[in-house]
Parts: sequence; structure tokens; C-alpha cells
Amino acid sequence: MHIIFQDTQYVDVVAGEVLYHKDIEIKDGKIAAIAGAHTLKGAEIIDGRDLLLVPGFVNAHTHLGMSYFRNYADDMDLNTWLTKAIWPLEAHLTRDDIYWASMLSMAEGILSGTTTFCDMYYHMDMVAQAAVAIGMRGLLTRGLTDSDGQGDEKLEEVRMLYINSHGLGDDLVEVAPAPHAIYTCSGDYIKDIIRLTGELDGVLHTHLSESKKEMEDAEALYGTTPIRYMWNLGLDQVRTIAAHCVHMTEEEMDLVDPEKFFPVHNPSSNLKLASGIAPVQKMMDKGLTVALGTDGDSSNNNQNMLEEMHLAGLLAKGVSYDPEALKAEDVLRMATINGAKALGRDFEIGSIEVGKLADISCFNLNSPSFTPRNNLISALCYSAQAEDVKHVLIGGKFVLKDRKLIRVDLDDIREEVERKFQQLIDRKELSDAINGDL
Ligand SMILES: CSC[C@H]1O[C@@H](n2cnc3c(O)ncnc32)[C@H](O)[C@@H]1O
Ligand SMILES: [Zn+2]
Repeated sequence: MHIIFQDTQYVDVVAGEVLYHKDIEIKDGKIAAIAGAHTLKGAEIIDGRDLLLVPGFVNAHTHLGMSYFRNYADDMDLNTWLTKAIWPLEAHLTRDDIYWASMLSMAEGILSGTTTFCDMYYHMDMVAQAAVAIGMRGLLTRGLTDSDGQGDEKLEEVRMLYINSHGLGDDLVEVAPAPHAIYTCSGDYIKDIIRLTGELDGVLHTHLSESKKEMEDAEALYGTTPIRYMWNLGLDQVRTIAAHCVHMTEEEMDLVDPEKFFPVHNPSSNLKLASGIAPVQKMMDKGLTVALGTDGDSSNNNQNMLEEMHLAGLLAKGVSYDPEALKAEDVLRMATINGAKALGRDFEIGSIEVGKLADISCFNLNSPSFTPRNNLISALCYSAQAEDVKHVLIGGKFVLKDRKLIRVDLDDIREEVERKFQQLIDRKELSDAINGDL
């Protein structure tokens, strides 16, 4: 595909500025040139005057397969939500269920400007198939626990997943291990996972320091904080994508290596599950690169990174009484280049630069949220809506054009998800009845 966005504007997220009247040429999946006005024969020419080109968002922590549980189990704290509502249902999920739920989450993501995700769930080979089908980029991490005595089998599953899916879809898909949390993995198992991470690509994804309960339990069981505990188990040896980090201490911010430890801010989920508010500005002041993520559809309850950006910006100001805390350009970096760094792919995604992959979201500047055309970076953080995302390209290919998904049919996905959810509930009720739980 050879595309030129003519006379357009784009965001340079690294400099934190908008550049105007540029022709952006996309060829062989990459950004081939950014220049002044010129024309090239044979290319698809798109009038870019009313578009703002933004690097596709990187949703650095999610559970795509959880979309069945949207608006199903709300107004609970993390522990009650997981143990009483979510885990009993997840036990009945099939491989097909995960394919369709993930597909729906990916569609939601693309429709709101996301091009890359970092997912943690089960049956990740099905998530890989969905990603390739819809054309989305992702780091697929199998969530690991050993409390059921099947920890070793799951490690083998990660090895097989890596062999079969890493690099799939012309490198759309990458694979990594994911210890779910310190309260679902034994210390020895975490050591095994860190060892496996070293054998693979050296990146690990986990939940860390999410709730007060996790902090109190770590203190009672191990006499330390969750991050210090993981550190003592060998976390310093790998690159870590650490979701939540709501209760990360200043001592831990000094302890971790900013080149290897990447906290992911999940403001909606942390508020909804009453976990708290992560000290994001403090982390950044300490030199950490903080990424942004939605978490799953049951704790958020959507996959819209624009909402996460908005919330991240407002929360930082509200908790600090400092209007300059986490400015719009900082928030935009969190949603793009910082996520790319966390995933280890900043050499190819996360910003609009010549030579990088063309993962680009095009916002419609003729929408109310961008009117009048004042500070466009502010608009992205404070007023933009998902409906403003007009086109999305991943690897130089349209996956959304004029707000229509190109490779999949959204109505088919919705219908399949409705049907599968009903079947899931039926299976759960039958099993409860057999076990005498009803
Ligand atoms: C083992 S696969 C992933 C596992 O994580 C659960 N989950 C979803 N959101 C959260 C969260 O905020 N904290 C901890 N665990 C979470 C999900 O339901 C899966 O069981
Ligand atoms: Zn999570």
C-alpha cells in the first residue's frame, strides 16, 4: 500500500508539538517521508487538511477476553469482584469465547484510536488469531497462577505459544509470560517465570501493588512491599510491565531501574475497584516512564484510551492541587511513546517519525471536540471523543476507514458475543446446579 496524506497536521509526541502543512507518505508499512507539499504518482492521495494524525495509542494493560463481563459485576472492591464474580465465570470460558470477546475489545480499541495492546489472559493463541484477523498489534501474555497445582503445564503453554505465535501476522503478535500477581503465584513459581522470561524475549507483565489488601498481605506474609518482594525474587533481571502500581512507595521508585521497570497507570479501573490513585507525577519526577492502560472491560468498563488520558490528566491535578501536574503532552506521551517503550517497541512504534511503522490514528478536525482549532494536543487529552477517530492504520494498512472496520464486521462480532455470553451463563448455572450451589 502506498498512501499520501496531503497537506495535513500531525503530533510529534516527543517534542510535544503539532506540525502543520505536511505531506506524510506511507509505503511498505512504514512512514516513508514527512515533507512539504509534493505529489507522487500511483499513491492513494488523501486530503489531510481536516485531519490530525496521531501515533496509534498503546494500551499497555488490558484483559481483552473480559468483554462479556462489562456491566455485569460492578460496585465491588478488587478482591470481592475477582473471587465472587469474575473467577467463577472465567472457569467456564471456552477458547471460542475468548476469541470473540477479544475481537470485540480490539474493535472497541481501534474505534477509539488504539493500534497496540498488551493483553493478559487465557488461551492466548485465540487472541493471536483475533489480532491477525482484525489487523491489530499486540503483546500477548498468558496470565499465570500456580494455586491450582498446574503451574508447570502453564509454563509449557507459554513456551508453545511463543514458538507458534510470536511474530505472527508479519510481526503483529509478540508473546511474553505474565505472573498474574504475588497473591496468586508462589515465590518459587515467580522465580520459574522470571527464568522463562530470560529464555524468551526478557519482558514480563504483571499486576503489582494494586490494592491496600495486597500491601497489607505482603507486609504480613513477607515483611515487605510487593515490589521489593518481587525484586528479591529476581525481578531486577527482566524488563517488567507493572500494571497499577497504585501503592508504589518512593523507596521502590528509587529501587527499580527506569530502563527496565515500567509502571502502567490504570486510572478508571483503580477508581472503580476503589483501589486508589497511583502517584504518577511522583513516578515521573523520579525518572520512571509511565504507560497507560484501560484494564479489562469489567473494571473500566470500556477500551477507550481517550477516556484514560482525560482521567489521568484530571486526577493528577486534583490530587496535587497543581494545575501543571501531568500536562496534556505528558498524558499523550503516556498513551503513545511510553507504552511503546514499556513493550520494548519504541524503535518501531509510538511516534510519527520517518522509518517507523505506520501505526497512525487520524482524528476528524471538523468534529465539535476540535472546534475551534485551538491547542490540538489539549483537544486530544481534554475534549476528544472516540467518534472523532476517522481512520486508523496499522503497519501502513487501513483497519478503520471512514469509521468502518475494514477486516471484520462489527455487527457479526456483537451478535456472536451476545450469543456466547448467554451460553456461558447457561453453562455456569448448570454447573452450579450440579454442584448444589443453587
Ligand atoms: C490469569 S489471566 C488474568 C487474570 O487477571 C484478572 N484481572 C482482571 N483485572 C484485574 C485486576 O485489576 N487485578 C487483578 N486481576 C485482574 C482476570 O480476571 C484474569 O483472571
Ligand atoms: Zn489487570
